[in-house]
Amino acid sequence: MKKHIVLLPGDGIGPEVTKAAKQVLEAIAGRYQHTFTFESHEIGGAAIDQQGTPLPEDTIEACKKADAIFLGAVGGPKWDQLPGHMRPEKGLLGIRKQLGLFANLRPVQAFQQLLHASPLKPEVVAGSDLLIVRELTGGLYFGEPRERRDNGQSVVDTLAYQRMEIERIVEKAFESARVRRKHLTSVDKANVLESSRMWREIVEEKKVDYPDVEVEHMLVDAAAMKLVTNPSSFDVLVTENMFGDILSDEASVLTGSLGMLPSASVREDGVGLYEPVHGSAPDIAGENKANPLASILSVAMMLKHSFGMHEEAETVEAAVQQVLQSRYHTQDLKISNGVLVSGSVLASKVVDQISANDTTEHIMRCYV
Ligand SMILES: NC(=O)C1=CN([C@@H]2O[C@H](COP(=O)(O)OP(=O)(O)OC[C@H]3O[C@@H](n4cnc5c(N)ncnc54)[C@H](O)[C@@H]3O)[C@@H](O)[C@H]2O)C=CC1
Ligand SMILES: CC(C)CC(=O)C(=O)O
Ligand SMILES: [Mg+2]
Repeated sequence: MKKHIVLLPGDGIGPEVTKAAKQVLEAIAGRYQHTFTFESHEIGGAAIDQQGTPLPEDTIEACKKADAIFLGAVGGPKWDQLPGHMRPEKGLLGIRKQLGLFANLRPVQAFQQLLHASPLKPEVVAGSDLLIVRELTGGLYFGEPRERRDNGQSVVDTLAYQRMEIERIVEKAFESARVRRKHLTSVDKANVLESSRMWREIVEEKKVDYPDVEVEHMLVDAAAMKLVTNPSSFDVLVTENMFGDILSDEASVLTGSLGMLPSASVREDGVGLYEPVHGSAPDIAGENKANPLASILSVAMMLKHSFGMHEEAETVEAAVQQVLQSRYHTQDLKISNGVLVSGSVLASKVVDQISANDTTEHIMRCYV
């Protein structure tokens, strides 16, 4: 199969983890005789520095033509003093909006090999396997007006949703629950926010179409608590943009590190932008310390969701498991008797594993 992939490395550790993602895609192409072509474009701070805008036209055009997009991360202290509309994060929000990527799928799985890497008790973490379905192109991050007023004495942000925006993300979550453990938790703040009350109404309306899925509503503050006390009680969570952003970083604690969480930002037709959940990590950027596994697992999501390559995706996931089994890890993961390696070495271990399996299978085929 031929696929064209646009890479948006971005800022901070973005280029390091994007390199790892590309190496894994190349290893998969080699093993399965696919042809993956790549094209890199600027976004975020790197684009501001080179082209004076966080989201240049050539980046948007290339993304529109791609079969899939991979994004590293954007932002960093270098650009913190810029006005809101010029910040690197606007590039990421802008590309999600321009491409209509309204659903952000964030699976959170506690790997058996990392149960002791979490600061939580292993018995709490064990068995955690949940999916956060986050609305991605509406809500507080996009609402207008947003501005300082009264000579800086007051300020406004807006949380606004169209009915259709809530309906489509809720449907996506029901569909996801249907192919998982058939349990959906809708997370809101309906005791305070009108937008949450409408959200709840829509979930109630939609559940009639999914009688096989059990639905519960939970206030976001209680959900935040339950995520770290009883995570295995969750299957699929669906929530608005900002709540999903915050809850997913919190949920990463279950996996041992924010550097373990992948994500897919998709729309109805399968086009997707794949991105680790973490940011540009300026505190470790350029030191080859970044954990590449969130990005590598995002590649697995790309193979599955955008290309329908299920076996290839499983090969990537199995390679990650095998590398963790061998106790290789980056500095963010606390593993006793582990083998501490750099980000690039960890990525090469995954690539070796994908290629080694290739050799083994090839040898077996020759004997057959
Ligand atoms: N998707 C994106 O591009 C995102 C961008 N950001 C931006 O990133 C910048 C930094 O934000 P922070 O709040 O520091 O969040 P962050 O996610 O970049 O980092 C939080 C902490 O997690 C660690 N960490 C993150 N990814 C890691 C990895 N792969 N391996 C090892 N450790 C990792 C960092 O070292 C840091 O201690 C800001 O400009 C922010 O706006 C933040 C979140 C998402
Ligand atoms: C620009 C931010 C909304 C990025 C972020 O924190 C995220 O998508 O998780
Ligand atoms: Mg975030």
